[in-house]
Amino acid sequence: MSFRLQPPAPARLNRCQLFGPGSRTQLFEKMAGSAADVINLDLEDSVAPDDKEQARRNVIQAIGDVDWGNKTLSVRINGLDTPYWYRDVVDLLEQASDRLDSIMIPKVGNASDLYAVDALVTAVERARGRAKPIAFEVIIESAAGISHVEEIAAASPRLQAMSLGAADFAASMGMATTGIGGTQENYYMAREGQKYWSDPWHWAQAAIVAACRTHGVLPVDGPFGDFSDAEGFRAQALRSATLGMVGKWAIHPSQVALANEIFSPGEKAVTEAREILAAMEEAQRSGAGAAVYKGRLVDIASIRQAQVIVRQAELIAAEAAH
Ligand SMILES: CC(C)(COP(=O)(O)OP(=O)(O)OC[C@H]1O[C@@H](n2cnc3c(N)ncnc32)[C@H](O)[C@@H]1OP(=O)(O)O)[C@@H](O)C(=O)NCCC(=O)NCCSC(=O)C[C@H](O)C(=O)O
Ligand SMILES: [Mg+2]
Repeated sequence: MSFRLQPPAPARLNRCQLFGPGSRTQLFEKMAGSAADVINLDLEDSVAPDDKEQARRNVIQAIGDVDWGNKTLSVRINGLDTPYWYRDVVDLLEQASDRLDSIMIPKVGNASDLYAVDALVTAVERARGRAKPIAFEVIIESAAGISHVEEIAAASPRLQAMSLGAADFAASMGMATTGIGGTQENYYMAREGQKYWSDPWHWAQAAIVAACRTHGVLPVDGPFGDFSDAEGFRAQALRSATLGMVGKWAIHPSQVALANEIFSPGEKAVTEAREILAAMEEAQRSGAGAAVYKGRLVDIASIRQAQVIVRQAELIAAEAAH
């Protein structure tokens, strides 16, 4: 471990972020009634240019009017390369109720993007005496974003979560696909007449996880476009969870239960993690730094691994008891 300790990420559930366009007001109550941990009301790419202003008004009203329970409530603003974003920020902070938890900044390319939004948010919060500071989440979805991922993760104390946006990322990178996440037909190794599919999102996800973990930010997997392909969603989400991501977006309600299931450790994993902690406690009592658990080595690093699973299980239990 470096002299500088790894800061913890925010202790809240982020297994599923359910998106809905700010222009489709009839979805808002359904989103609020869903089992997603985070709701993202969208002002960006799911809203047509002619609907931007009405969508902004809809979202501001719904933040106060709809009962969002104890979900994290976030609004995705428009990108900094558009004429809409500053008005999104100012109107949300001046007019929406304090129920708003977070704003999501799309297509961030470097730390200065967050600096700019932070400066504007801070000025409005001070002017209005807003009691609850707004958190940020960002989407890494461009070549610039992934190239500067570490400085972005460090850019603002408001930053709580970072997602990979597979669609814009693929476009910005010039990837030969129109698929949003998941297996890509042409990304394979060949050996003895067999194809072995590989994961083109892996390196970007790993870079995001490393940057997030360095700076105490939650790493999240973004959208999986084919919402009729539950098996594909499951495989993608399992890979993301294995890499250290804490959750995944849902762009359709059918994806919420899948995400919640995959990013909640199963009973067997939690039992094993608790048994490893108990085995290590026993070992340490007798002065040993390692032990054998079910025929395999566990040591002090295993305590940290087991704690990741137990902490997530405890967050879920606390949420269920709420
Ligand atoms: C994808 C959709 C356009 C599909 O909508 P629809 O045709 O209405 O779906 P269904 O008929 O299958 O809906 C079944 C019922 O579920 C309700 N519904 C639909 N969508 C939602 C939702 N998002 N939240 C809650 N409830 C929802 C319907 O009303 C039906 O209800 P009922 O009639 O009572 O049975 C639509 O799902 C949609 O708009 N999804 C969100 C799209 C979005 O927000 N996209 C932006 C995020 S992805 C992105 O931006 C890419 C990223 O940035 C990147 O670069 O990678
Ligand atoms: Mg995008």
